Amino acid sequence: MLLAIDCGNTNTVFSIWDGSAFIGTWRTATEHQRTADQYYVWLSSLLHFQKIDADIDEVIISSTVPRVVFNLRVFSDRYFNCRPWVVGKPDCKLPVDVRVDEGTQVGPDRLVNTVAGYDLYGGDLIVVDFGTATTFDVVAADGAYVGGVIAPGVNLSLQALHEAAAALPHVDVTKPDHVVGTNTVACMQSGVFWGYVGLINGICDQIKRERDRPMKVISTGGLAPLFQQGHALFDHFEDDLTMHGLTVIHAFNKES
Ligand SMILES: Nc1ncnc2c1ncn2[C@@H]1O[C@H](COP(=O)(O)OP(=O)(O)O)[C@@H](O)[C@H]1O
Ligand SMILES: CC(C)(COP(=O)(O)O)[C@@H](O)C(=O)NCCC(=O)O
Ligand SMILES: [K+]
Repeated sequence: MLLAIDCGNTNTVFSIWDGSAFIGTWRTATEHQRTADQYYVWLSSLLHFQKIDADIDEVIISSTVPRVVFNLRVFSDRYFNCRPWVVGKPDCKLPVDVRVDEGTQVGPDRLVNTVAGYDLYGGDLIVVDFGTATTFDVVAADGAYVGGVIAPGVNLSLQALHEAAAALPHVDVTKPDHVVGTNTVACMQSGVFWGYVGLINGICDQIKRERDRPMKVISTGGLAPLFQQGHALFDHFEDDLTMHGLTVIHAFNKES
C-alpha cells in the first residue's frame, strides 16, 4: 500500500491509498524538528486506534518545507523499508511539462495540484489552493504547468493585521453578514472575506483574459467552501486534490 504525505507550511497530511481508495487520512502540524520515530509513534497509534491494518510498502512525499524531508525519508526507510518518491527531485518524474523560468523551484504542492487537476478535468484550468499561501496554478491545454500566482493566505492576512496593529484582535475568518462592519471584528472579517472574493474573481478574470480562452476554476483547501458559499467563484471543489495528484504521480513513476 502507498502512504502519501502532503507537507504544507502549516499542516502535514498523511493518507493511505490501497490502490483504489484512501483508507485513512490524518493531519498533524508541520514541525521540522519531528523525528522519524515520532512520526511512526503518531501514525501507528492512529492506525491501531482505528483498527486499520495497512501494509505500507511505498511512500510518496510532496513538501513545501524542505527541512522536513530528511526525517520523512528516514521514516520511510526505517519503518517501511522503502525509498520514498519525493516530488520535485530528479528521480520523481511528472506526467506533465513544467514551463517556467529556468532555475525556478516551483512548490511541489503546486505541481501535484496541476497533475491532479489535469487528470480530473483536462487542460485549460486554474487551480486555487487555500493553504498558508493562496496559490493559483495555471494548466495549459496539454496539461503543462505554465505558472501562476502566489497571494497571502487568508489566515496569514488576518494574523498580519493582528500582529501589526496594536488595537486589532486575533479573529477567525468567516463570512460577515454585511460588507460595512459596525464593530472592529466585523470590519476585519469584512476586509478579509470580501477582499478575498475580489482577489479570487479579479485574478481568475485576468488570467482568462491574458490566456484569451475559457478556463475552468478548481478549488481545494479547507477554506475554499467558505468562499464558494453563494458565489460562483469556482466550477468545482476538490477536497483531496493534492492527495489525488500524489497517487497519479506515483502510478506514473511505477509505470515508467
Ligand atoms: N476547514 C477549515 N476551516 C478553517 N480554517 C481552516 C480549515 N482548513 C484549514 N484551515 C486553515 O487554513 C490554513 C491553511 O491550512 P492548510 O491547507 O493545512 O495549509 P498548508 O497546506 O499550507 O499547510 C491554516 O491556517 C489552517 O488552520
Ligand atoms: C507558495 C507556497 C508557499 C504554498 O505553500 P502552502 O501554502 O501549501 O504551504 C509553496 O508552494 C512554495 O513554497 N512554493 C515555492 C515557490 C513557487 O512555487 O514558485
Ligand atoms: K497546500
